[in-house]
Parts: sequence; C-alpha cells; structure tokens
Amino acid sequence: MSSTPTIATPRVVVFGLGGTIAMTSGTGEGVSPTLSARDLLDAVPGLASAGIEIEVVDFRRRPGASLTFADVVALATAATRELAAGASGVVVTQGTDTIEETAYLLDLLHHRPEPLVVTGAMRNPTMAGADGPANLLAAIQVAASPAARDQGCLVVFADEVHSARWVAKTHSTSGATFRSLDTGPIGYVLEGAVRLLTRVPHRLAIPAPHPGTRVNVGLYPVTLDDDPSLLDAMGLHCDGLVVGGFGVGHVPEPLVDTLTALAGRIPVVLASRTPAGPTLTRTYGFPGSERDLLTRGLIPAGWLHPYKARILLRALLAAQAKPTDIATAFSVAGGLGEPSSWPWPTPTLP
Ligand SMILES: NC(=O)C[C@H](N)C(=O)O
Repeated sequence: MSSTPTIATPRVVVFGLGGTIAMTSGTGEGVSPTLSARDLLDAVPGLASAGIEIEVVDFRRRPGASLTFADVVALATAATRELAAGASGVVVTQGTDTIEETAYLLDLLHHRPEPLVVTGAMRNPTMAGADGPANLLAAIQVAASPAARDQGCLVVFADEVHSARWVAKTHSTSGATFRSLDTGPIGYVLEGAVRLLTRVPHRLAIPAPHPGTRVNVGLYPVTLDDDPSLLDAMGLHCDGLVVGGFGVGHVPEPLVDTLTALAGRIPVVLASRTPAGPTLTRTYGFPGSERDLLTRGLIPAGWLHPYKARILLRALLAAQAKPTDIATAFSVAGGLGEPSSWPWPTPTLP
C-alpha cells in the first residue's frame, strides 16, 4: 500500500513594529501604538482555518515615523535567524508612513529565498472598516506561499503584492495608497491564494552595515528658481547626497558648481523627483542637464526614486562600499546595468 506523503504545515513568524495597524486610544488624545502582535492576530477572522502555524515577536511599538535604520538592520538579522531556523516566511507589521523605505532596506539585507512580507493599515482598529486584519491575513498567506519565494521583500496591501524595490505610499489617507507606479503590482492575493503575474528580475545583496557606523545621507529635491545657498549648507553635513532633479534629471544652472564640488568629495546620486519614470543619461546637453551632471561625476539613479536611492546610498556607505561599487550598485538597482556586474557575493549571517 503506498503511503501519502505528508505536507509540512507552513510556519510564519510575525514581527510587530507598531503603526496604525496597532493603534488604539490610550490615555492621551488621539491614537497611538498600544496593541501587541498577538492582539493583531487575534483580530483576524479565518486565520485558525488557514492551515498556517504562526509565531509572534513584539519587536517595537512605534509610529512608522520613529523607526530607525538600526531598527531595520536588527529586524533583518532577526528575520534571517528565524528563516535559517526553518520558518517558511516572515511578516512585518508596521506604520505605513515609512514602509517604502524600510521595506527597501529589508530587501537589500534579505538574502534568503523565503518571503519577507511587510504590511500595515490605513484605518486603525477603532474605525469601521479597519483594514489591518485583511492586510495581515493576506500578508501571512503570501509569507506561507512557495509561489512568493525568491522575490526578496514584498509589500502586501489591499490584496495586492508589490516589490519593495518599486512600491511607494502615494496617498496620505486612502486604503489603496501603496502603488508601484513604474511597474504595477507583481501579483494579487485572490480567494486566499497567491497569484504572481510577474517576478522580480534581479536584486542586490548588500552586506550588513559595519557596527557603529553613522552616515548622513542628505536628500535634496530641487525647486523652481533654486539658488545654491541651502545646498551649500547641507553639503557640509553629508557623507553622501541624493539630488531629486526635475524630470529626467535636471537642475537649475546656478546649482551646477556646488554639485560639481560636492561630487568631487562625496557620492552624489542624481534621481528624479517626478513620481514615476527614470533619469536619462544622454538626451539633454544644457548646463544642469542629466548629461552635463553625469560628466561632472554625479551617479545616475535610473528607475530608483529618491527615497529608495537614499536608502541604497546610506546602506552602501554604512557597509563601507568603494566608490566603484557604489556606481555599479546604482546601475544594477536602477535598471541601467547588468546584474552580473555586481561584485559582492551574498554574505553569510554572523
Ligand atoms: N497608516 C499608518 O500606519 C500611518 C501611521 N501614522 C504610521 O505609524 O506610520
């Protein structure tokens, strides 16, 4: 008699970091993060019958605005340990305000095949139609799914699955705030099943930051009729700078000398402040154009938008990357270069 092979129950670890999904009224005015990760799970209908074993870790209880780079590095390390110990996937619940940055940093530091999924809520648990339970259930289903392996960090919200590399918070109050303007979602959660329509083509593995390294990476969006005084002052405090240029990467001509001087001293990355689309490299030739700025040593961000570019530059500097590695990293992450040119092998966890 042939025996039926047993399929192991997937095990998902949920790390709670706070955010609106965990906010209720406390002693003061307004809502603040008070609920534990266990409280969030207890509010999800249908979880008991989903056939998924769940563990919870109360990691932080903060608004998204007060999470730090160090929190995310510690989270990446803790998530990697859980996955190495046999978890099928990890879910992170946190404030939506910073998900587009934290999820991309997690993506850079996540080198394993298992899904690492970030979610949150736009309507807190005290409101009619709170979206936290549905988002958490969908995120857990994605984290448990073999279909979501090898995609890096994913953001699951309103039953859509987004790559952390492309997703942005596009609306301050709407429940459909998370959008990948350049690519669209990579898939959906439908009737509890994960359906990916496309796959994330290539990713970067960044070594963890050197302990105790503090780097200041500035973000400077250019504006109409800008003069260099604020940029000059900011440059004095930066180890690296991301410039959000107009359109395909243009700045007002009066900023060109300051940017040239800065690019001789620190890495300066040229991104676009426009919500979608890449920077170009060759088309325009006027002073302050992308072509002019690249000949002056600025690094093109390609399809990587300013907040993501700042995370990548800060992670690279914190890992003490060489200038040539920084340029290569941006050409790969920004979609302008070949992934095979990336020099760093996937590091092992200490
Ligand atoms: N929807 C949210 O989660 C916003 C919230 N203020 C946060 O902690 O980021």
